Amino acid sequence: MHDFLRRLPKAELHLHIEGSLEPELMFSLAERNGIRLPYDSVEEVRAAYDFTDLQSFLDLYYQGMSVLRTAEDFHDLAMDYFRRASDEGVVHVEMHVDPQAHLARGVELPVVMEGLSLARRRAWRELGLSSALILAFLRDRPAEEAMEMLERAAPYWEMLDGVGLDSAEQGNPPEKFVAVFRFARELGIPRVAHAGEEGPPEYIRQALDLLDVCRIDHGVRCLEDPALVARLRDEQVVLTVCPLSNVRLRVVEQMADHPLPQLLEAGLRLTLNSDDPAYFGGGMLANFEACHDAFGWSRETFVALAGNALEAAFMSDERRQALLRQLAKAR
Ligand code: HPA
Ligand SMILES: [Zn+2]
Repeated sequence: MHDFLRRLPKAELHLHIEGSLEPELMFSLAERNGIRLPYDSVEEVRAAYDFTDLQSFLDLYYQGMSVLRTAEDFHDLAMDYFRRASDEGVVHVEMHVDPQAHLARGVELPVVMEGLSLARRRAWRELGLSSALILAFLRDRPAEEAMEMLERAAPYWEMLDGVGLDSAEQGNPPEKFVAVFRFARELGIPRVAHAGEEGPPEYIRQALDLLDVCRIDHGVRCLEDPALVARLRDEQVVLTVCPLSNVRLRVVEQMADHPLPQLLEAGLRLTLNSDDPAYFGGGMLANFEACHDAFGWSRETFVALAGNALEAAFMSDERRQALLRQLAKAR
């Protein structure tokens, strides 16, 4: 099964590129940039990744990204991830990036974009790995700041595959961001949003009704609202589920308690993703394997999930068809 899951052509629709920063690279970038980390070793960093909830993770996530200063740093961050992902049989990566978190530290948007663009081109050329870019708004910061950031991103609108909404969910409902999502829609940029990870089902409804998103990131709490589940099924809304993330952020106690089997049983259109692989104990392959170990899913189930991701991905139809053919052979 391990070899089968590795070979399966996997598209990752929910990844925060800053959350792919492994402690080893964190140390080498800190050294390159003359930044002092509050840790003495890679082991100490990993030991600190003992989270109680989303906020306890976000505190370390924002601290970790402080080592990213130059375009070269962002290039190295993304390339490091693309290489690991490619080794795991990932053929397409859609990455969220958090520019507001970088602007707040004095790292300007062109630095971030130049580094990521270079890495994306190189990954396509050297690894045959395609990618998409999702500009994320930090929901725990003012909506006006999100709007300002999207305006400042004007030179890059063309290269955006989507906008997203992430960071601390509780108390920061989608309705807070109606104006900036309307603006993105006017610009013709597709929209996704984190909803129903720690927040209530109502946030999932708001994301659909007020932000007009085409996918819900996480969405696992929809199960508390049967009418919402029926709607997600009827409209075949894609959920980007991140099982190991949910365990590490204590959305669920352990893999055996994860609601994935119920979500699947309800007929929802699911995909499997890693979220922040450097912080949550593994990438795409580890997430697929954790599902196999916990739920004993068949090959057919994994093929169906991988197919959902290819169908929902921001990629050209030509590439999609080629990857779907490759997937059909994996059966
Ligand atoms: O898992 C997450 N949830 C919300 N915001 C985030 N930003 C990075 N990772 C996450
Ligand atoms: Zn996420």
